Amino acid sequence: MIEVTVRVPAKVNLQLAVGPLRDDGFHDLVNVFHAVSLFDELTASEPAASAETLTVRVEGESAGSVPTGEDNLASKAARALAARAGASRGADLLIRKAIPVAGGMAGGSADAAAALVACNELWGLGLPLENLMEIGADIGSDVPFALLGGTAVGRGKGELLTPVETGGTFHWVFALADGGLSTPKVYGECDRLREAAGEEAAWPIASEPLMAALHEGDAKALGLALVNDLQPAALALRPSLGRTLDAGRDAGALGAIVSGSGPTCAFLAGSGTHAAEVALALTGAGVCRSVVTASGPVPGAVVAG
Ligand SMILES: C[C@](O)(CO)[C@H](O)COP(=O)(O)OP(=O)(O)OC[C@H]1O[C@@H](n2ccc(N)nc2=O)[C@H](O)[C@@H]1O
Ligand SMILES: Nc1ncnc2c1ncn2[C@@H]1O[C@H](COP(=O)(O)OP(=O)(O)OP(=O)(O)O)[C@@H](O)[C@H]1O
Repeated sequence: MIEVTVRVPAKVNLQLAVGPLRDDGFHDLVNVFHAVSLFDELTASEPAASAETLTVRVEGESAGSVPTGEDNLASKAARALAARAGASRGADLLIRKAIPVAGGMAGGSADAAAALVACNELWGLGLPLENLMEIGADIGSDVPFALLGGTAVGRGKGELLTPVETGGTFHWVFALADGGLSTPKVYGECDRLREAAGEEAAWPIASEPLMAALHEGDAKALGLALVNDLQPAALALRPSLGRTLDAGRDAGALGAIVSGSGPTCAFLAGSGTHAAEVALALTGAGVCRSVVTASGPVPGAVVAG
């Protein structure tokens, strides 16, 4: 095998219930992940330099804000995989980025998942998905889901996944913002806001109306059930997102929510045509950097060639 290309989706969180802060610095969650058709692509090739070197190149509009050294999550994942295989292996990784960087759509985690799948194949390791998910969980809480895809409930820090059957395809519009939001800062702001309000974090539980809407493929009910406990924190750190959410609601979206830690905003539509209409209205409102439409659920990281 000389090179392997993997396609990996972005995610949106349909329910993000943030529970108490744990001793390890993570929060216990109920995290309903949904993979959408906005993809990064990663190609892993046999290294042009020595057999043990790992290099990263990034292409795409926002490539400049992605690290290419050892901090790159794809590089971290490839090194963790090599360590697990007990071998010192190299690869040249080329990432074509379409998922917004630090956008709350798990772009870095997606690339880590793609690197695990690509290098597992390139190096002929043959590790099963469960092993890749275990390695991925140490790289980032969202990595196991990027491997699994579809729709799934994540518990623990988001890595303990149970797949959810959905009764149809959902149509989405995403408003991409200028600049990103730091995930640890948004969780920290969530804790700060709760403390200031004298609120104790409740143990997170999955929303029954949300689960019923997913099973039935009922977009209207799903729109009403979307919930993100990080949204007040993201809005406190980036107040302009309030206008973006309002513009989507005014455009007739069935639901409007900050995606994960933000600043991307996600809007649910009733059909592909409705999504195009909401996208057009959002673009006209001038409340974001750009607008993309996508649908979900889609599979997780898969070899594309
Ligand atoms: C916001 C979400 O994207 C929703 O899916 C995830 O919870 C974050 O996942 P991620 O970007 O893969 O985050 P990680 O790299 O695992 O963690 C980054 C930081 O976010 C905070 N963090 C993350 C996950 C979690 N369950 N509780 C947390 O408090 C911690 O401060 C952690 O140090
Ligand atoms: N391959 C990568 N792609 C994007 N960012 C990366 C990558 N590797 C490392 N990073 C770093 O990680 C930070 C967070 O990136 P990422 O795009 O994963 O955020 P996010 O989408 O908000 O994550 P999440 O939704 O999982 O909280 C970036 O600011 C960047 O410095």
